Amino acid sequence: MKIVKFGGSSVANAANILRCINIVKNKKSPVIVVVSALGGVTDLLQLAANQASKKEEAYHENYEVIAHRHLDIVRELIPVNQQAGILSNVLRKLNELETLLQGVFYLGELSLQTKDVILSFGERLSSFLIGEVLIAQGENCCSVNCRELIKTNNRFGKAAVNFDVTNTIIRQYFAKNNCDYYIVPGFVAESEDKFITTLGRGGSDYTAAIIAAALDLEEVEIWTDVSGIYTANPKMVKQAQVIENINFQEAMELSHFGAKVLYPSALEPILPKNITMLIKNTFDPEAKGSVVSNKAHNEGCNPIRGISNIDKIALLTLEGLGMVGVVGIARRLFEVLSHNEINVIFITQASSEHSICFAISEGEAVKAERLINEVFQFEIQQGKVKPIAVEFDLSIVAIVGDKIKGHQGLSGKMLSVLGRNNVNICAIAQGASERNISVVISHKDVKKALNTLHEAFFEEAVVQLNLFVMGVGNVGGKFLEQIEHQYAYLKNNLKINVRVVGMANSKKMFFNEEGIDLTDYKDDLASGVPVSQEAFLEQIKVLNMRNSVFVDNTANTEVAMTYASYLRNSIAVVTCNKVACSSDYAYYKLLRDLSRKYNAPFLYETNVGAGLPIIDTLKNLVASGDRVKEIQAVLSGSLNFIFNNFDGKLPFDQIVHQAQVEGYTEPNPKIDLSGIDVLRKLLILMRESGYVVEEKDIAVDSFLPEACLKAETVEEFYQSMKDNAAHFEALYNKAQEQEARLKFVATYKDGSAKVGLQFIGKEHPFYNLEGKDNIVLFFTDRYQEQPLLIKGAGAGAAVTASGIFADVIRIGNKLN
Ligand SMILES: NC(=O)C1=CN([C@@H]2O[C@H](COP(=O)(O)OP(=O)(O)OC[C@H]3O[C@@H](n4cnc5c(N)ncnc54)[C@H](OP(=O)(O)O)[C@@H]3O)[C@@H](O)[C@H]2O)C=CC1
Ligand SMILES: N[C@@H](CC=O)C(=O)O
Repeated sequence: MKIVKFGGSSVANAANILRCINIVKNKKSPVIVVVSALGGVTDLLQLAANQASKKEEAYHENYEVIAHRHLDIVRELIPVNQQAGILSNVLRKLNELETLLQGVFYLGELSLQTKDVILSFGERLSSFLIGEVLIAQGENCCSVNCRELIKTNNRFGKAAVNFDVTNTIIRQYFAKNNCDYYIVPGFVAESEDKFITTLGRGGSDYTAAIIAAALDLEEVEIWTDVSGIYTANPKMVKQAQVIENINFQEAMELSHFGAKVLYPSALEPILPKNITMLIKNTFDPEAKGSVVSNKAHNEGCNPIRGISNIDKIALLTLEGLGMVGVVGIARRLFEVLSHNEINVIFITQASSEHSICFAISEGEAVKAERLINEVFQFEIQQGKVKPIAVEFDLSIVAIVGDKIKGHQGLSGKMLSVLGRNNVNICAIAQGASERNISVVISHKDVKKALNTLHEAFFEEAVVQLNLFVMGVGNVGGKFLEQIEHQYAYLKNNLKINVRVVGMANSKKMFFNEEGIDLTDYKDDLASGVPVSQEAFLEQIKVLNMRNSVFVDNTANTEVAMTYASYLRNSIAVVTCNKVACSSDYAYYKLLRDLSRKYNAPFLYETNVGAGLPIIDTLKNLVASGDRVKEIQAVLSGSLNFIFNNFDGKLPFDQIVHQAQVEGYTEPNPKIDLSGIDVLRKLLILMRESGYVVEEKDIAVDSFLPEACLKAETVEEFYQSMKDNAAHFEALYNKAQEQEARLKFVATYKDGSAKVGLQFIGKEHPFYNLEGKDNIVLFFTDRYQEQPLLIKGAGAGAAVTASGIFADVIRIGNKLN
């Protein structure tokens, strides 16, 4: 004999019922089939009953929906010539239900006893219909009256089973009947004084388990709408996997914490009898499912079996100095909750005994608050205890596994991954069984927390970075191209999964939670919504994704001023925009402090020397205790390119234009030619060396004529260079006369910093600096005679993009 149970979604409509029948008929008979009410019907019954008790006429509408759903199934699944008798039977039951609801409406009263009768109609109707469909298909099928089978006390709403009586009845019933299929309504039972009772949440699973245990069956199959017990809620965590084998204790912990696939009560009867429970998917019968048994052992090296969550939680804290050392406070607190049937889900008490903190379902919080304040009225008046504090909008997230016990470092890992992702923890508890570690967090963080924890405990190999890219021009565009090209390599070799979730230019912004297709992002961006810095940040906060990284590829000041807000939200910032690090020292310092405080990386390697590893090298020098005493550098790729290519033949403005077209200049080339870009870079190098300096501390010796410096637009700037062609020619000629080359040099020594054009002779190491190269020499305590030298391409979209990419990978590696 086999026993299978189908949940509400499995029998929600005619098509689903046929699936279930198909599954049942593929099994060797006899088969006991326990069924829930049609999906959603129990909720509708409950709603209609509540409405009726409040004298709300709307209960009629819900009753009508219930009636039609059942009558439709008769019409769809029973041949027309057999419908009459079945329809009249269903109508009789429906009339009975309607009369009861009417009674509740007139009396304006709904006792638990009446509610049980009303709710029982769900399973009584569904089981009757499914039995009739099988009979209509010619099967030898018995409709079992569950009230005769399961006997309980009369604790309406969640009756306790009298197993001695029930087991005997069940054994006798199945011994004397001889059907191929037995259709049993789940959830419904009967008290010894013959009143209808119900078995509480998950009652149909419980019915199946009671029968299986009474008959000593080997296995109970629970058919539902998911393929088993998952490592996390698959609706929240895409990467969640089915746990193929799990033991009862772990399954119980997971189900306590919201894995709604099975209910702990259902495990009680089968646990002592070593009966296995198989969870299967009605909509994917071929999927293996999960086997829950006493025998299942976690053979793998991962001590965590699953992560689960309960939403709609309120956290209540009773606090006061008057609680310390006083016996009976906890008893009084939990007694009042228990007397009022308020279920406590989570408790923690600090060893100081100064406060007790516990979580209950949100819907019961206001009632609990009132009751507790009444119980402690005297202590509250005396100032010994504060009125109970209630926090709403919370969830519990728990990691579960048998091997948590005795495995050090798991809670540390759990808390640190949550902390790294800005998930604030309101309370922590580790069950005495040491099978779970649970935290209470804000509901808005649940999805992020589940994904972060799942990544940390189940996908350790691959870390996902969610990028939000501001600026997709010259450098930004190349950056996206490189990500697209390297995506597979990063995933396979560095175990970093880089997804661009949001992007913007100066006009539009576009987001896709699943990751933007980078082969085709331009059309997506064009279809986006108007951009604003606030809206971009807000959307990132709403998405609230783990490992979020904001990448600034603009040259914009407004964008640079948003970094603090990102860091405060634990969102990492990677930028090639030099404005932030070269603005007021206070802002530069604030960003670095925020980065430390919120554990959010702030990386800007490309601020100096594009893709060259200058800042990182400097950071390492300083961190290892070296001291930078002198800097000599050529830090402008565009100026180096311009002076290397300007030979007096082509006009100067045309060479500048060529540098711009090649992607070496700033969006506004005046920033390069006026020396501001180099000033910014020197300022950043000095700050990174540990000097507290401002822009005004660096002297700029500009080689531009006054008219060029006054130009306000890019066009005016080009025109002014054209008008002053002779000025630039003269500079070139002077260099020729001195057999020198023009180099725009940045220097710092003995507290003095300056940038300006120099005539560099053949003997100087800068003389042969080709193309768009940069060079930087650091003279330090350790590099006294021979400076530390870094040299290479210092401008260009591709090298800059690769520098940004390197910063992003640094973040991924740190997380790995
Ligand atoms: N080129 C190089 O070699 C190096 C460049 N850098 C830095 O790279 C940065 C980008 O340079 P580059 O790519 O050449 O510049 P581009 O002008 O080509 O691109 C800038 C991008 O930023 C967008 N943008 C501008 N303002 C805003 C805003 N307020 N909000 C949103 N997006 C905005 C632009 O949008 P739209 O197209 O709509 O205007 C464009 O997508 C600069 O800060 C530069 O200093 C750093 C090292 C080397
Ligand atoms: N415009 C810059 C590019 C890098 O910062 C330069 O010319 O060096």
